[in-house]
Amino acid sequence: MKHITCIEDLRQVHKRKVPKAFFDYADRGSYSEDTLRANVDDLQQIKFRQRILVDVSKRDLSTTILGEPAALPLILAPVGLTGMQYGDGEIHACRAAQAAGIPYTLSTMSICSIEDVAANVDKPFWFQLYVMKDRGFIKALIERAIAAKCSALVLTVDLQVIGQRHADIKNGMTVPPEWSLSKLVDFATKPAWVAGVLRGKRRTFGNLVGHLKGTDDITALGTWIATQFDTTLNWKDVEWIRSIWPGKLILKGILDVEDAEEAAKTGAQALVVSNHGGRQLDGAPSSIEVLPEVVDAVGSRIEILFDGGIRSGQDVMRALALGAKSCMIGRAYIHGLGAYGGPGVAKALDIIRNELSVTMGLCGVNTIAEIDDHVLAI
Ligand SMILES: Cc1cc2nc3c(=O)[nH]c(=O)nc-3n(C[C@H](O)[C@H](O)[C@H](O)COP(=O)(O)O)c2cc1C
Ligand SMILES: CCCCCCC(=O)C(=O)O
Repeated sequence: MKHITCIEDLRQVHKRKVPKAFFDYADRGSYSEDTLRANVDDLQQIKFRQRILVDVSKRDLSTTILGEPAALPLILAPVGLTGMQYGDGEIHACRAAQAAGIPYTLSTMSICSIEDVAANVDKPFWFQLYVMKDRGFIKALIERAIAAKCSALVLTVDLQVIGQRHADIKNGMTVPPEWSLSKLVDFATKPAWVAGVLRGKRRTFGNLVGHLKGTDDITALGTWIATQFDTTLNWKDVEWIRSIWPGKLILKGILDVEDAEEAAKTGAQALVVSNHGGRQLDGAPSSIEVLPEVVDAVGSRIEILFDGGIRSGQDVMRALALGAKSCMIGRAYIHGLGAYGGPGVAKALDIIRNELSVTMGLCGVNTIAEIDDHVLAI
């Protein structure tokens, strides 16, 4: 991997190695992809203030996330179907995160189940919850996360309905997957990927085994989600989840100050400023655009995490400078996983760690706690 120097390099290898339907599922966004592009572009437009002749020999990237020590201000975000990017992808990603000293979040829509991951990693991980119509199942899922000793519950609040991803429809991303000749040819040219996925523990949604409904007919992702996910979800349900989940609770998908105010009243320990990586409300502002106002409004009452568009350590520094306590990354690590499995995730984390360390040095700061808007040229 000597020739891999940035996340875009990992993305190019990911694109080459993984079937188009799964690469596009990871890489693309909803509708016109304006919000997806804005996430990346708005971050990149933020300029740093170069500072010179400061002793930066003792740079320390460690921090705390929800009160727990972390080696970096980073978290691996929940990503559905991770095990379709690379066989047992959830386990490989979780191990890489734990080796790097940061939290990993397992998606409800993962391929490996909560129990698969728990049995194959050393430390607790976070579990992300999607609320479906069958509340008995959701309660059981939360109980499984408790039994697996998950150390935080991330309740995603921005996907009651799914923003259409045109690429997924064109690629026949359905539940169960739709087969076509061109898909078979594409798979046939990726034998290493096929072998890896076949060696993996599962090829369906591991957490939903025994509960998959509405999959007798092939239905597009959006249609299937409409049959499963609960569109009635509201703040009262957050109270219900708070009452049955005894641990740390994080609300993911906040993009509005009024919603952030509500979130701060729920007893959740953190919220994630997020537009779901530009995969949901196309036309919504970029995450970085709304971060400062959310921090101003509720940052003293609830920990503010951030995601959307982070492709480098410079981007992490930008989000921290605007008030995020830590950042989640989605595609940046999924590109590493699709490219090289667990070592690819480790490589993505190395790249971001080194970029952040160098950026801190060139801005004249030694610790994460020192990063605020004085590092920006604004
Ligand atoms: C392929 C993919 C699948 C995702 N699946 C989930 C999911 O199951 N649950 C969730 O809360 N967020 C999901 N997300 C959103 C991420 O958790 C995160 O918010 C987003 O990726 C951040 O943007 P970034 O990819 O630009 O870093 C997914 C994102 C991607 C790219
Ligand atoms: C295949 C079902 C995907 C459910 C939603 C996962 C997600 O949050 C995303 O794709 O984004």
